[in-house]
Amino acid sequence: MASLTLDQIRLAPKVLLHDHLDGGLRPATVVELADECGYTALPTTDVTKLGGWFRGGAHSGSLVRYLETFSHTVAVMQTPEALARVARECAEDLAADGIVYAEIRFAPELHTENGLSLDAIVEAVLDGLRAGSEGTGLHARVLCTAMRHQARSLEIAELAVRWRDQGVVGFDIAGAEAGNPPTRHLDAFQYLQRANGHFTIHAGEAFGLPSIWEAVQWCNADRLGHGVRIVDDISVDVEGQASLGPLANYVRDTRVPLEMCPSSNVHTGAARSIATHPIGLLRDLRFRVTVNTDNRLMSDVTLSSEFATLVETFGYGWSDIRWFTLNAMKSAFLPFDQRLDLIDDVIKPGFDALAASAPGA
Ligand SMILES: O=c1[nH]cnc2c1ncn2[C@@H]1O[C@H](CO)[C@@H](O)[C@H]1O
Ligand SMILES: [Zn+2]
Repeated sequence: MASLTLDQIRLAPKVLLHDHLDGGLRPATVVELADECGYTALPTTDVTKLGGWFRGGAHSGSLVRYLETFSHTVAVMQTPEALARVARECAEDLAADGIVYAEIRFAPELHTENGLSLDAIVEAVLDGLRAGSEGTGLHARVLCTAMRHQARSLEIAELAVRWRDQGVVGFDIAGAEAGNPPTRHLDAFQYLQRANGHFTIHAGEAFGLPSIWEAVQWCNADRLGHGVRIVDDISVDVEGQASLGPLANYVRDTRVPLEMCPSSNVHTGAARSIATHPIGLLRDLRFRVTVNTDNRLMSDVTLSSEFATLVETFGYGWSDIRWFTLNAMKSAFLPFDQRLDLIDDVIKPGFDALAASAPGA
């Protein structure tokens, strides 16, 4: 049977849990915003070349180098107008890609260079997402990220709770993983648990099992950002029989969602290639795997292109994409009744119609 095309995949009602606002700008917007705010340090103001520059810098095989490219996007996101524009365009782009539910994350503490308050920053982003989603099928929510090498996580967790009824559904920590274990931010995670909040932790991307273990067993993360290194606790014998260590069993048994971002992992060196990416094994072993973009600008992906890459590499069909999508919707930080409504009213009927009209694998 012919495999699914990018255009077909774009029509599917998809769910995105892991996407950085400052990693998803349109190259033309970076150039225009830089011009407006007088930022002169862009490597080039040629839009095509700039897109290429972000990709080149990002595909370095090192998370630290990958993260360096964010200094330019963050530099042009320092006013309410710029934040709202980037958020509006983000929502427009995700809606055009057929996404029906998205959690967009960003680190408010990175947008205070001109003296904006954390609350003003969140407000601008929520306004922009609302404007961009209007009239589309997209439901967009926000995760507030704290930078793991900084010391503002408790403050950012409090910010997330303050805005939770207005579009912020959770909290995250991101940034360079090595040397900044999740337990550095235990006070923030414990505060969130007392406040009945949700959070995910970037763990097991550039660093191994200890980071995942801390995130799950010390911090009680609801989900794991990436989590790819969980494969270090799985061995596969010559017959292809997998055996799981205690942490891998725990993560699978308790259905801890893994926010996997295959292309990003190849670009940061967390995986050697898509073909050898642990997502294939983890999907076969029925971990709660979800598929995500991470940074659409730096990795030059959309959620649809990411699925198309997986279709091409692993031979996936509609039933697999539907499975990943249901995993993601079940794992969202949206209230249960709203998740159920999207599953029953949008996702399942959408996939049923596609499978009937455009059968594939
Ligand atoms: O894959 C990743 N791993 C860790 N940190 C990341 C990744 N992608 C982006 N950020 C970091 O998260 C911040 C807020 O969005 C970005 O500025 C970037 O530094
Ligand atoms: Zn990320």
